[in-house]
Amino acid sequence: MTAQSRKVLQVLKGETLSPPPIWLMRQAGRYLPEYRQTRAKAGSFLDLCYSPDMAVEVTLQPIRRYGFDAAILFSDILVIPDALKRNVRFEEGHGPRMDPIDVSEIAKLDIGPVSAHLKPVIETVGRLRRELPDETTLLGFCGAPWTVATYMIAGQGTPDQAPARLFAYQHPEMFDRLLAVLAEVSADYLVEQIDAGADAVQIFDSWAGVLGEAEFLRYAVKPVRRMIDSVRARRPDAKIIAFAKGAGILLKDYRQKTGADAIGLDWSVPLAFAAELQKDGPVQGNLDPMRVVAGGQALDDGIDAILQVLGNGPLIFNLGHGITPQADPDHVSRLVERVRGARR
Ligand SMILES: Cc1c2[nH]c(c1CCC(=O)O)Cc1[nH]c(c(CCC(=O)O)c1C)Cc1[nH]c(c(CCC(=O)O)c1C)Cc1[nH]c(c(C)c1CCC(=O)O)C2
Repeated sequence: MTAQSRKVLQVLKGETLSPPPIWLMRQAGRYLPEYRQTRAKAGSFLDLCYSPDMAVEVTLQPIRRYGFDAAILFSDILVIPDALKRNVRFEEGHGPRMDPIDVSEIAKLDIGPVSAHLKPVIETVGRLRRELPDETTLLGFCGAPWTVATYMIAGQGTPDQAPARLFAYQHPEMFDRLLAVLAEVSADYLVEQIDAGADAVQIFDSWAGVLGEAEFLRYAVKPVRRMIDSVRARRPDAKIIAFAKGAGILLKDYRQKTGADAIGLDWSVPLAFAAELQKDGPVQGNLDPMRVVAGGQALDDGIDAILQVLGNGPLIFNLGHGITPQADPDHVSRLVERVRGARR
């Protein structure tokens, strides 16, 4: 048995599988009691990300419980600003915090120590590939430059990333420069993940949906294209999923413009439009995470609609965004069984 049998990878190469392979964004997380148990032992959230023993354990937990077709490295997109010395911390009940960057600091960002700082994460990737079942695809990931920059500018999460949007209008050249730095270190980081054993990688642009049309091209598409070109210049066979959450109709040419193999779709993407996008290449998504919280008919109906419209083309079944802490683990079992056709 070899990588041939890794279903998520097969779909990324353009194959249609029935039933489609399935994994869930944030599949390792607080909705699982075993995660909460490991998390309680870890100290800070970043300690968990940088401890290969614990990071391997929490990555494997959802694979053991549900047999998902892909495991996603347990880490966070904000390890990149942490490696750039932005003093990242995760405060209980507040989400992520870091020192907000001002325009004069951008030229001084030092990318020198980034790779050494992220060594433990790369070690986790290597150990995961050795410990996972052969048929499980291993996904690495990082944040897209725009999304990571929004947190670096505001120093925290905000409802609509107004601070980063304003910064981009006031200092467009310096903002381009920040995105270029992030694209460079993130592409290097993805290459290291691939070399350590990641079968494919996903680029999370979770805040793409707050950008206007021109800004989407300049701040979301262009830096992601640059990253993908940089990865492929070194690893021509790299398989890449790009997820621009909330981008709506701007997803129309997103796959071609970025060069990604597949695109992730959030739950607001209409299925008829998703089917159009799927004619061009594999898609991943797009069940509303709230359907998993609700369970029952709401869950079944959402699953069936996706399978009916997208099931005859290259599809990786997923949620439209991360699973939330209040999701019932039994609802996730129901979801996996239904997608696999064991529960009709
Ligand atoms: C924007 C973003 C972040 N992190 C991530 C994104 C992009 C995807 C998305 O939009 O959700 C990506 C991410 N974060 C995490 C993973 C792990 C892998 C997986 O998907 O299972 C992944 C892929 C773990 C995590 N990252 C975080 C947790 C929860 C913290 C904890 O367990 O204490 C987990 C499991 C913390 C985090 N990290 C981030 C925020 C805003 C928060 C706080 C919100 C929250 O608490 O859910 C930044």
